[in-house]
Amino acid sequence: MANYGDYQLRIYLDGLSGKLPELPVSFEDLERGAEEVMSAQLWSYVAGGAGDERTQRANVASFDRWGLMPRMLAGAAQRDLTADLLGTSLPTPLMMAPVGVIGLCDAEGHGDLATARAAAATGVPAVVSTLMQDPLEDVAAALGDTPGYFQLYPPDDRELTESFVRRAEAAGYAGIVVTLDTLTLGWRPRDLSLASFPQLKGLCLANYFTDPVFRSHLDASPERDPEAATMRWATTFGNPKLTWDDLAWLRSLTDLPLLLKGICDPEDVRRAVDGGVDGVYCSNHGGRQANGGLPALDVLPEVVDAAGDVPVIFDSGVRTGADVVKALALGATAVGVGRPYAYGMAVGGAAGVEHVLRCLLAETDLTMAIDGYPDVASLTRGSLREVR
Ligand SMILES: Cc1cc2nc3c(=O)[nH]c(=O)nc-3n(C[C@H](O)[C@H](O)[C@H](O)COP(=O)(O)O)c2cc1C
Ligand SMILES: O=C(O)C(=O)c1ccccc1
Repeated sequence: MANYGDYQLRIYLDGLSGKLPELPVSFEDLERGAEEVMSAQLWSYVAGGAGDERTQRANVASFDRWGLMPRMLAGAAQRDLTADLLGTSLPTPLMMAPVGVIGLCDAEGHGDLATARAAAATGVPAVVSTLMQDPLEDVAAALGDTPGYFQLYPPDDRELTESFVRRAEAAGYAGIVVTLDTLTLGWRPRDLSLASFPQLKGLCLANYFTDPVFRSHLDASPERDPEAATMRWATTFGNPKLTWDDLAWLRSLTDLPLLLKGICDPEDVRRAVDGGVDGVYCSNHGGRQANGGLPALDVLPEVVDAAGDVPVIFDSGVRTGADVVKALALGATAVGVGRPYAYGMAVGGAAGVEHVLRCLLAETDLTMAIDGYPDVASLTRGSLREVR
């Protein structure tokens, strides 16, 4: 069994020969380091959120309202962090959430491949975005034995949606995650102030530009006329007319596990489960879509209750290993991070992502060791108290 906490010892032992960590250890240092190296436009896009970013801040702050009850002498000398997600055994419950511009966060512009390499090195699965700099087939190949899940933005074109699903199946992804909270783009003042939106510059559109169905709608190939191809993307990306009536069709597209991302309302969980989904992904998109909403962590218990036996992935606001532990105690089967690994990519490419994941896992493991929780199952709502 891997001891994720050993990353701590490695850092201290390196210190004995005068070697300090080359990459930031705390989230604050990581964020600062990323801002220094990213362009103003990319920083605004990744760090920013919707409106005055209240929901984004509330996502992070909501973790402060819960405290873990420490249990002494509980026999947690060895921790088992394994988690089961839809029949796949994961080494830990940590996941990388889909980040549509991760391709650009890496200095060479191949951050999707670098993410897959970090996943392969750590065993931490990646949910990979529809918006990639490299095609989904190449990214799948770089994942090695680590499972990848394909995040689907269903375009306003059923044939193209089906083509994406077929390609994801053929490439070997372990499931399809359909994101529902971005059928319309949110109001993002930071990006608006810079009048900058990466995809409109033709970036991160590799999955569209390589798709036979997408290409068949173009007068000229994306290689010959990238602007026209980009404008075609802009007209098919949004899909605000999608409703629950379309779930049966989405379900019929694949035998792979199907998950819906952006679910916060327990009523929606019931619709999803009735519609035959295999998993629910509770998230408010890191506060990037609708401002003024509830912190995602606050709705997690209701989502978990409504989901019953159906697994719940959670993200939005996770910054530390202690946050991972709290989300697990509130019932998440797996816990995703978004911005933290995007910043890791900016400061150190694949090695930077690996470092961020190893720090998160070490802190998760050590928190469980110190507070007496030997495995994920031992973390329950009863492990938490509300901070007064
Ligand atoms: C720069 C950026 C791009 C994102 N792109 C996508 C995407 O393409 N698809 C998607 O489902 N979610 C996307 N998300 C949302 C993340 O999957 C995740 O829900 C969110 O980042 C979690 O919040 P956190 O950043 O506080 O960890 C994106 C998030 C960021 C920060
Ligand atoms: O920026 C995002 O969060 C995102 O997921 C996205 C991707 C493409 C178009 C609009 C939003």
